[in-house]
Amino acid sequence: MNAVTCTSASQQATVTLPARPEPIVFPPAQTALIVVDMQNAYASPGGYLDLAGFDVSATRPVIENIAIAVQAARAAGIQIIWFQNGWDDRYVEAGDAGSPNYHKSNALKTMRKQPQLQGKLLAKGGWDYALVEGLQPQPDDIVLPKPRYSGFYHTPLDGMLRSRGIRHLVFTGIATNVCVESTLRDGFFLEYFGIVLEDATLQAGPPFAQQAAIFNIETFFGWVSDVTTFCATLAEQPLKRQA
Ligand SMILES: NC(=O)N/C=C\C(=O)O
Repeated sequence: MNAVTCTSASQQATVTLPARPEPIVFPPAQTALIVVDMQNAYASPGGYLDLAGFDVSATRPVIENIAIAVQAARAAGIQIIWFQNGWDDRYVEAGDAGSPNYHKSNALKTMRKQPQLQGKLLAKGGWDYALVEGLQPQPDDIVLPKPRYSGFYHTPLDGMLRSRGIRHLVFTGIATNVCVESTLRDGFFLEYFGIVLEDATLQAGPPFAQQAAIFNIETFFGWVSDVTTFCATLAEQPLKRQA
């Protein structure tokens, strides 16, 4: 099967990542690993998703796999970008009743049902908003807050990527079917090549939500690989010069 190659005028060192539906070639120096919303809200018992009734019992291996992927990516010169989803503690940034976010955000809905949680869920500065223990950014990483599901919406992500010549985005994080898929889809429309490491992601909702998101990405929007393959590719392949 032919690997997908994004060519550019400049010479770039590349690797070939085995992936579905076909291998994909990318230059580590012009690639970002994006860690989506690995906050207590999404990955810890007592966080927003848990309080809203979602099952968060399977997050531990995802946290561990992300840590492995981040370490391998950093060693290969891949830019690490961390997202944190949320708003100010008065939820002005979340939007009022004129915003669909006000009506659809399960965090906001949970707080309306349980007013004692007001100011706690996804509020900047709080425990729920913080990244989980074990996943902490390093000084050269980029940390971006985002106010909606897509990491491209109302953030400087696109400009930061373009100014660094980055066209390939490797996705990890929670939730596959919400913020990961939203960001990867928006990236597709902006001509970014999106790759998801499926065992470094987890859905919000039943297992079929993960399957559907992975199917959509593999079939329509990008490529799917896993952490072991990603690490082996970065470690084992000599960087090739691409004309
Ligand atoms: N990070 C996410 O995928 N978020 C999903 C749901 C939410 O933020 O309400």
